[in-house]
Amino acid sequence: MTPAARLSAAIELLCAIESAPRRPADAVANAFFRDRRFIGGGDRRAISALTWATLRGWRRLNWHLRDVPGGASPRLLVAAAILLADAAGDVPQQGFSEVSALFDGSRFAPDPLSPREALALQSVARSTLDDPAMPRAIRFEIPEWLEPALGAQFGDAFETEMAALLQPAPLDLRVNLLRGTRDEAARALRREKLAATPTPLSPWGLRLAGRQPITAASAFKSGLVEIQDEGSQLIAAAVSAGPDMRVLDYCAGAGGKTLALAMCMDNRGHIVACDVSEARLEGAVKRLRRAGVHNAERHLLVSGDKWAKRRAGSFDRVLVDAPCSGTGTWRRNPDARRRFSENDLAELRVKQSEILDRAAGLVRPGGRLVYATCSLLAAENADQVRAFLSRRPDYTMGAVDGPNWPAALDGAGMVSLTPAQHETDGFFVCVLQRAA
Ligand SMILES: C[S@@+](CC[C@H](N)C(=O)[O-])C[C@H]1O[C@@H](n2cnc3c(N)ncnc32)[C@H](O)[C@@H]1O
Repeated sequence: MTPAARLSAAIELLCAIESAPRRPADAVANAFFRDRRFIGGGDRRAISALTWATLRGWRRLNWHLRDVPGGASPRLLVAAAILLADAAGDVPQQGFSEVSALFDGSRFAPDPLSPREALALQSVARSTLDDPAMPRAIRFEIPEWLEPALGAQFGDAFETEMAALLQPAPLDLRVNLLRGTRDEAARALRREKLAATPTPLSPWGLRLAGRQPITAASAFKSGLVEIQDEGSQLIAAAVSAGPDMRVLDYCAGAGGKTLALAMCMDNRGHIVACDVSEARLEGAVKRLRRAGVHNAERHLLVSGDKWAKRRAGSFDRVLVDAPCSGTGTWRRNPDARRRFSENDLAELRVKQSEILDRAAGLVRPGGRLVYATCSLLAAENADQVRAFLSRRPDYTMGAVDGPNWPAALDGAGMVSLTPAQHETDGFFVCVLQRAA
């Protein structure tokens, strides 16, 4: 595709994302590319990078274009994202004359800029994406209502933490030790010209430089590596699941952590992967097969189900990877910043405490309940844990440890991982120990 055709496709994709405001942008993008199989891998990555740069700078780009009558259109926003591209990002920055030349109206190119659009972009081209006159919530792309809570929580570290959350995330892989070692996986990737380096904290992690086509690699197809952020790998390590244990992954989704737990258990013992979403649990089937996991069964949780009652107090480890705001993954899902409301947070908090209470009954005396989120918000993390401990005197806070937990990380109580401090997505994890 020509650069103009890529630009045109990015504008089209942004329009599709905007017309489905409740749908995650990556789901819209997957459908968009599925319908356009003629778009090759390199073009697809360039189109996605441009669209994601626009989503990542959304509030700032709109701030720069605030005087455009009727508000900034997707084509202006995408053009502004190129003009103001960050040198460290994956979109090459271009000047006004280069960008306006792409809008030439030829076949597959966007229509020419109107005089008004050209004027707006010319003034943007003289700026930088961040501007000292921007209000803090715009500068850091966070909802206004959430800024006070985040400000109070992070204090002096607020700007560093929020700035790190604006950067594109690396692509991390977890090596599946059921299929081979980390060295073998790195070598297999290198043979396919994919450069990966060990992650600093997870013993199974490999980090890919830039955007590389991992799902086409044979190391991925054969189940030797799985895509998983290093922080998410550490949540699985915090469960300290061992061979021959009975382990429950209570909010298993499509099995990201189930796979890592099965590996920690050397494919022995028994894991039950539960969820309330049939579609998500179904998504685990292919992944479990690819990874060679055969100690896991899936169970769909439905209301009135006697399943949990029959298994009360029977699991050595129960992981609650709770449904949450996903604020810790805003590097990957910048569109989620706009969708997240106060009402969503209130509903999530109720759901999290209900899930914790249900899951707590499934842990055997002396066993462990591990509570985790990919949220940065105390309301979903420390506050939930404290409230739980006050409801359940048979539980105490344990240390986050285990054979795969990195010695470099203090696991003394509640552990928070952040992009600024750990170069992972934002995660929270806490071990709750049930009295014997
Ligand atoms: C953070 S996601 C889990 C991600 C998954 N553990 C992984 O590593 O890929 C949270 C999951 O909780 C599930 N969930 C929501 N409400 C639930 C409930 N009441 N009981 C169990 N799971 C629930 C959601 O369907 C979602 O799949």
